[in-house]
Amino acid sequence: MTTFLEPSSFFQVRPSSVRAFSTSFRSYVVCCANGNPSTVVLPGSSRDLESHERKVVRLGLPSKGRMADETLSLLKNCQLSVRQLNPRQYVADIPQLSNLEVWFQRPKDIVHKIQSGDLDLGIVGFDTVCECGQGNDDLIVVHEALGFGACRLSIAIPKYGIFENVNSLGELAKMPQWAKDRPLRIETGFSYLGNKFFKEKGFEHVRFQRSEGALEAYPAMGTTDAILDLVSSGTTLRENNLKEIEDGVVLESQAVLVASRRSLNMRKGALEITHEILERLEAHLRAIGVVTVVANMRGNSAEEVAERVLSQPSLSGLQGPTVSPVFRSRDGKVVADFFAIVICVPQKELYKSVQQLRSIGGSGVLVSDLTYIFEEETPRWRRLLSELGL
Ligand SMILES: Nc1ncnc2c1ncn2[C@@H]1O[C@H](COP(=O)(O)OP(=O)(O)OP(=O)(O)O)[C@@H](O)[C@H]1O
Ligand SMILES: O=P(O)(O)OC[C@H]1O[C@H](OP(=O)(O)OP(=O)(O)O)[C@H](O)[C@@H]1O
Ligand SMILES: [Mg+2]
Repeated sequence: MTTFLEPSSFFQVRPSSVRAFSTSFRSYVVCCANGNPSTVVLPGSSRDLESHERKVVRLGLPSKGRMADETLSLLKNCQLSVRQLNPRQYVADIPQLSNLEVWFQRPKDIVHKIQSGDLDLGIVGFDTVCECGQGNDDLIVVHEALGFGACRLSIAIPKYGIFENVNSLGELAKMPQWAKDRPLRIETGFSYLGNKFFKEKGFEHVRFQRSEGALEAYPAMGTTDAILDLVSSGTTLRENNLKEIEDGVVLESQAVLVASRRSLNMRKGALEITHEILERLEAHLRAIGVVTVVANMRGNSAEEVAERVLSQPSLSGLQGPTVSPVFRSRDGKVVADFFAIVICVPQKELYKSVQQLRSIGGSGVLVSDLTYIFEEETPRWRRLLSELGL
């Protein structure tokens, strides 16, 4: 008999050798109250009797919320599409990466589960890593700029009433209203970071009140003086008659790839998988906004053409131009009096680059989008190895 049970509902557990339908689930033979043996299937976790033996590497991705879709599309753009048969299924895989499971979780839970050893890697906002990680040394940010989810954790106060002329943190601190028995009340879901910030700033009379969502409504309700929340466009603050203040940004955030130091050091395959994910992420992110420009140019030698190209400030490319001879047949002879040059330029500088190419004799200019730029070695990989002491 096979049953799914909450961990609290079984008594005596003896791991059986059977591995259930996924490497993430294990079956156990349990002795029930009536003395009969029964098989139960439990997700593998740090509470799992065999968690240290877990062979498969686990990546946590946001199950819902504003980051979920962008995380999946980033991975897809890195040719790491997540295969999820049904949106309500919380375990999935990435066919390109064998030995990896994807677990969909809420962002906060991803950080908690990396710390507890239930996950090895995750993609979440930097704000969540800092708030839920609380400086835990086991958490390592492997890639700190995944290019989406940009926001800031910022203090905001009402535009009206006693705050009308208050526009900076210094002015907020100097307000005569705050006292030991009447502290500045700040509503936030980020009380760890808030406490740390205000302590560092030497703010004395402050009290954090914990709430999760729609905090912008609280000052008008009169239950708080200020809020500390994420801001990106500023629309929510504006619509609720609130304003940010000078020096009031606690943290700048965007999506990051985070890992457990312990997993990278101990779990077989975790470091290799992290390397591959990192390389693909970097190659894709580096290529965003960069285009390849190919042009033909008359010249006597590759060196002479290269010199002409390098004389122009917007044409140096990633590592200088590639110059190759274009062979043509003329009067029965093979000649190379034309050269093809290939450079990569930022999209924003494209038109300037084309003008500069023309000014030195370039013609037939072709422009195409770049998909990936793989460097010899990713700088973040070096940094990670050194952080791990490898
Ligand atoms: N306004 C915003 N603009 C850009 N990114 C944001 C914004 N608000 C939040 N984020 C980023 O998205 C992440 C997830 O936010 P989201 O609101 O989806 O989940 P959550 O509020 O942390 O989780 P839950 O709703 O499950 O409690 C945040 O941690 C932050 O990094
Ligand atoms: O500056 P803006 O672009 O207006 O964005 C800011 C809002 O976005 C986030 O909330 P979210 O939409 O995630 O809702 P939530 O409170 O349910 O998490 C954040 O908590 C702010 O309320
Ligand atoms: Mg939110």
